[in-house]
Amino acid sequence: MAVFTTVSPEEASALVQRLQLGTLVDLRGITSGIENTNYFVTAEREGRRTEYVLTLFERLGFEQLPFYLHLMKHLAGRGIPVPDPKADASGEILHAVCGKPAALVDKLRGSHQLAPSNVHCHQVGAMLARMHLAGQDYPRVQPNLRGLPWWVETVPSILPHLDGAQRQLLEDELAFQRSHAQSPAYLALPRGPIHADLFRDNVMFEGDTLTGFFDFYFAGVDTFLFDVAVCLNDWCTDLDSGRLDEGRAQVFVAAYQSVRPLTHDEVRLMPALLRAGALRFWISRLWDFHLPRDAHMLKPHDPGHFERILRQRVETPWHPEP
Ligand SMILES: Nc1ncnc2c1ncn2[C@@H]1O[C@H](COP(=O)(O)OP(=O)(O)OP(=O)(O)O)[C@@H](O)[C@H]1O
Ligand SMILES: N[C@@H](CCO)C(=O)O
Repeated sequence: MAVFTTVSPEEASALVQRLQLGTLVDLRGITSGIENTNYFVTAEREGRRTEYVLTLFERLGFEQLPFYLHLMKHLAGRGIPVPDPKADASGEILHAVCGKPAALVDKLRGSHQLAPSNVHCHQVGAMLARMHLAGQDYPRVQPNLRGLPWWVETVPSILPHLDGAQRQLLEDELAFQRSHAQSPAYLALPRGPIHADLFRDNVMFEGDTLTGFFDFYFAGVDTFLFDVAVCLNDWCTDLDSGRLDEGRAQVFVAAYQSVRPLTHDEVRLMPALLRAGALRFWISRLWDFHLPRDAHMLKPHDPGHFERILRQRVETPWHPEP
């Protein structure tokens, strides 16, 4: 489960009061998720109950968090359905709970769509593009902290845990991505703040209607195409084989392009970015699996899933139809 740090009702209550949200009526640990401690918090003010999500950041520090929290506020202010971080009387949205950095945000309505069809992929694609456009005037800058430099730093600690074929694939792909990252076409790709982890479990739907994106704590400034690729590798991928579902992928990209058309080079570089998106999550899953923080509390995601996806993307390059 993902409650690394136990928050007492007294501590939660003090935060709710400091943020002038009324009085605490319920506090429930959330057992899913693998990065942070999360609680559902219910507060009552003037007879009305409102639900929030309290997150205690277990890996990220006070230096990195303002980028994510202010990005959420920026996007929420521009009508993108993302949780709005709550401020105290001085306007501060980054708090401290149990000595850890913490945020309290709106709880989004709805639930995850874990078996998405075209209708869901269409909405995520269009909203992703709206989010990219809305983020373009966001003034803060922080790189994607799970980008190429992190892959280069992390791979040596993972290699001893792999068999020969896996080692070969990981080393070859890292070499390919390092060289690709130097190419003029890659360096000229459109960039801005991206979510970078927009999987099925980070999006909410009510019925078939998208109600929001959350979990911005891997966001960073990177290529928009990387965000599209991360989504295609999850929303439009057959979970058993790792194959891209071309029908859903076309729908996703067409919906994205109805809001923000891809450039010629974005279409051309799609295969390399799909590989980059698969590599990123293969590395992080291997890292969580072989070098866990606390083995008793975590159920790491299966790294083999992204190994399969990476092999598929190398063998079968995919470009969207014009
Ligand atoms: N703003 C929100 N609104 C509604 N539900 C939320 C919200 N934030 C988190 N949740 C719920 O909490 C669960 C765990 O949150 P999350 O996925 O962010 O975990 P995490 O450990 O922080 O990140 P990761 O997804 O990287 O493991 C989600 O699956 C969702 O059910
Ligand atoms: N979305 C990630 C986990 C959290 O970042 C994965 O599926 O590996």
